[in-house]
Amino acid sequence: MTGLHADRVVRRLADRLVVDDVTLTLRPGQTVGLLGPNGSGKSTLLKLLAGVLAPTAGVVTLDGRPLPEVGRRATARRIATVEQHADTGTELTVRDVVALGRIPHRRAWTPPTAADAAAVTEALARTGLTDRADQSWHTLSGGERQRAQIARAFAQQPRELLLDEPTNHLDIQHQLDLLSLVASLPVTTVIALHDLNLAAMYCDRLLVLREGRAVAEGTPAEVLTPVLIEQVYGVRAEVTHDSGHPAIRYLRPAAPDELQEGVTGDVPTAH
Ligand SMILES: Nc1ncnc2c1ncn2[C@@H]1O[C@H](COP(=O)(O)OP(=O)(O)OP(=O)(O)O)[C@@H](O)[C@H]1O
Repeated sequence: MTGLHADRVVRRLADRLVVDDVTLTLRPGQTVGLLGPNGSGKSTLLKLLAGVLAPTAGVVTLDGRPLPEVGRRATARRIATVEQHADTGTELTVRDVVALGRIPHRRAWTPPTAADAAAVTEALARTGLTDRADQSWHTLSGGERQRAQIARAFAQQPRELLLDEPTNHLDIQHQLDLLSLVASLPVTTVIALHDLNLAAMYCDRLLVLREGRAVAEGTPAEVLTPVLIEQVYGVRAEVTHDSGHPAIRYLRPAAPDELQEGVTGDVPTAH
């Protein structure tokens, strides 16, 4: 089997199954959204897919071979990750941070090649950071840091890209730009998202986790139903399909006094 595949993976942490028997097959070039409430296991599943964490049971394979057999360096040439709170401790420029993405491709103790430089230049351009290349990382805004981490991942020229809530900190224009860019890349992408509307707009398929278990998998139209949203998030919503993909409108929960009125049957009337 080509590409990245998780087969019945389990991750146990302190007597809890944080990821519980999840299977995920990624078709080349697809963008797969990982959804689920806080603590449902999205980040942990991404770490299992990246080989950063080892599954307690089950296996993650790359082109049919288990990740430990593939090896760290070969895995790093294929799979790029962008974490939720990526940071860098030293005094680096934006270009330096993006160039970190080239490390898996470089031979030890050799200077960067023309191909390394070209990949960094292209990654900066695609993420709109060319003008910031020589700025110190520490002086960037939260959203610019996020884009710089994404540029680092692009510079890695991966075939698989794993992103953990990459739109955090971004203004709406940059959220849309980033997801358009990710969806247009010829790479297989798994992206943990909280925004169901953005997931519906940009993902080919969705996997929904609840308490570590996969509770739904399919196209956005198949997965994002009012029933699923209520079951998984405890939120009532209306879903329309006028724009070619599901559009979700959340319904306000009843305020405590409205609930009280509901209980007593004392429904207010319009005058
Ligand atoms: N090292 C750890 N030790 C114990 N529990 C952990 C550890 N790491 C994660 N967990 C727990 O595992 C569960 C899943 O965490 P995870 O970060 O994968 O969820 P998530 O779906 O990405 O959440 P969020 O949307 O809030 O980012 C959480 O309840 C978390 O507290």
